[in-house]
Amino acid sequence: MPFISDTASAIKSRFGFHNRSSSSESVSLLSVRNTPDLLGKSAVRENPGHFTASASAIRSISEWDEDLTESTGAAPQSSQSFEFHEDPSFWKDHNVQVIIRIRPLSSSEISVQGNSKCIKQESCQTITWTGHPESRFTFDLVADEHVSQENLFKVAGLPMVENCMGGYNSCMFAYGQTGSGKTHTMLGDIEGGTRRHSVNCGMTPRVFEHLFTRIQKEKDIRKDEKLRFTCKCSFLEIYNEQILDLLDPSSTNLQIREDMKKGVYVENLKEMEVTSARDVIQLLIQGAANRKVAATNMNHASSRSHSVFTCIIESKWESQAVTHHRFARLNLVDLAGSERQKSSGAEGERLKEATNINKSLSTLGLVIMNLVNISNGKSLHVPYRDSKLTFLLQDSLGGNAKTTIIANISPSNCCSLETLSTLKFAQRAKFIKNNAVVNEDASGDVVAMRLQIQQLKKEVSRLRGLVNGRTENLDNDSLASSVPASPGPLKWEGLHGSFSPLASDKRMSQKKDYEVALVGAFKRERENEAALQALTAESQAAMQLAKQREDEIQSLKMRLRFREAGIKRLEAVASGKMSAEAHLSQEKEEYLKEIEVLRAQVNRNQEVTRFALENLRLKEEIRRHAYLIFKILHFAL
Ligand SMILES: Nc1ncnc2c1ncn2[C@@H]1O[C@H](COP(=O)(O)OP(=O)(O)OP(=O)(O)O)[C@@H](O)[C@H]1O
Repeated sequence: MPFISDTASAIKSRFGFHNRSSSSESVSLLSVRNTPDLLGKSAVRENPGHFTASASAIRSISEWDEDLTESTGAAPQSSQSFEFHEDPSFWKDHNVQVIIRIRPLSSSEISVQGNSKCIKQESCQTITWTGHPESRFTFDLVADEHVSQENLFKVAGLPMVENCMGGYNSCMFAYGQTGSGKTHTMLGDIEGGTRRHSVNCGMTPRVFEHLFTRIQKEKDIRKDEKLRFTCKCSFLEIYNEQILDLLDPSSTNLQIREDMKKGVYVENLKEMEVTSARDVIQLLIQGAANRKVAATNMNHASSRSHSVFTCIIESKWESQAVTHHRFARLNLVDLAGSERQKSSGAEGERLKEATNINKSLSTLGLVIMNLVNISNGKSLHVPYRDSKLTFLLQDSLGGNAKTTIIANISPSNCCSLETLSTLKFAQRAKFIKNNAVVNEDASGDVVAMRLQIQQLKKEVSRLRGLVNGRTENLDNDSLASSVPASPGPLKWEGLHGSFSPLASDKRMSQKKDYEVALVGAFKRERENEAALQALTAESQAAMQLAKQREDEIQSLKMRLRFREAGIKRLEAVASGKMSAEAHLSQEKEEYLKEIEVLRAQVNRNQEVTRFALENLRLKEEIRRHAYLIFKILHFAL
């Protein structure tokens, strides 16, 4: 894939790295070992790290094991492996999934603490922290160090793509101490481009490869509905509490805004339309090269920022003269690693970064804690706005999204306390209650709905006529045209067929039997069809009403946030941090926005409810009339 190697070498040369190989064997080794550069971590390559040889980012597990034997002379600690596969019905009843991923011991951990571990896995869902006091944790899934990138994708990534295709906002974020494997999980080795090229290619590239395959399949199957898709991606980082566009390095301090339609979004963030996994990988490479990375005591190539890769997937299709519009926001988040400042030995700029990272992670912890308390019936304020990270991810935390949290841990005794703290965080996160709804809008085309209602009215009056005493004039054609979807070419000679008194009794009774069977079959088919139509209409109306309720909730939430922001401003005015004029002008702006939100809601509600209900009523009437007709026909025989 020339574009990838071009970009790769561009990034490498930007950071001044060149392969110094002479033999063909070392060529392949070095080119592999340069891979972490693409994660934007190459700037610290020359710094000594705890992971021997910078290639650790791209090693397969067997390579890790070989390395352990090399560096310690000991055989790698054998550990029992547990099955790791998905529960296909999981997302039907859940909106939050928490997975623990244990990475292999690193050679530096082995050199400090040997093979001793602070955790013991008990099953594919339980893990015990073996410190004092021993604590047992249960999660949706625990992935041990043998779980490959491919396997993790199949279990966590595939269903997420399906959720997006179904119109659910979805979010996956990797949490864990610095060096625990978050970037490896979310991004991994992307030089190969897609999983076909590298076993260590991470979640994000695999997700997009699958997404575009699914989109193509869906388009092929639903050609008649003129199904179209658009996917737009953006890539940002939150560094020292400032939002920077990774696809536009000249951007500074971008602001988060809220909107009734878009939800929470970042103003002026570059959005790129993508049509293939290759496009996405190119953006990932471009963005990862701009990410802030530095050497710390814990990780020689530590991400110093939170990164959020977002894709808005929109689809449109037509069915029964109504245009349907579905969308889903997919957020893939690689958090900066939490670290204990004592063990990180950070100073200066690194210390400032660490303080900001820890502050936003502790706000994340507090948001989760309050959400858990709320789900236990307590009434609490959720401090989403206290950090850029939680403000941006508020839909994924307690809002309209299906969220997967991958908590990465190191098994080594050296990281015992950090591992315990991650396990505790993950356990709390399990109690978050999200309210994910399908983002679909079929009511936008009011004209088409009106047309459909007119047609339905005609149908109703024709059926009314048939029921009110005109059944004796029924002929094949009128039956075929009046009952929706009658099997046209089938000739039926039931009611008015000529029966010769001279025909044999046997033939007469046979014919009669066929007629009865045929009418019975007709009747059953029509009944099923009518029942199906009524159910479809009911579910459409229910979906519309649910969407309406969801919109109302969103607008209430937004108004609540406007109020919270107002209170904060008033506090700032009271403490002299803000002038009364500035407060009033912002207040006016927020009121105008609120009026806009309310106006949109009022307009939408009235029309949608009226049309949805009328549609439902008419369809029900058709069903009743169709049923009556067949009852009459049945008795006529
Ligand atoms: N499951 C795994 N298998 C093999 N190697 C791994 C695994 N997880 C992590 N590693 C390796 O461990 C090192 C640290 O991982 P990574 O950079 O992903 O950590 P991180 O959590 O993103 O750290 P930070 O928060 O400091 O950025 C990398 O060299 C990575 O390749």
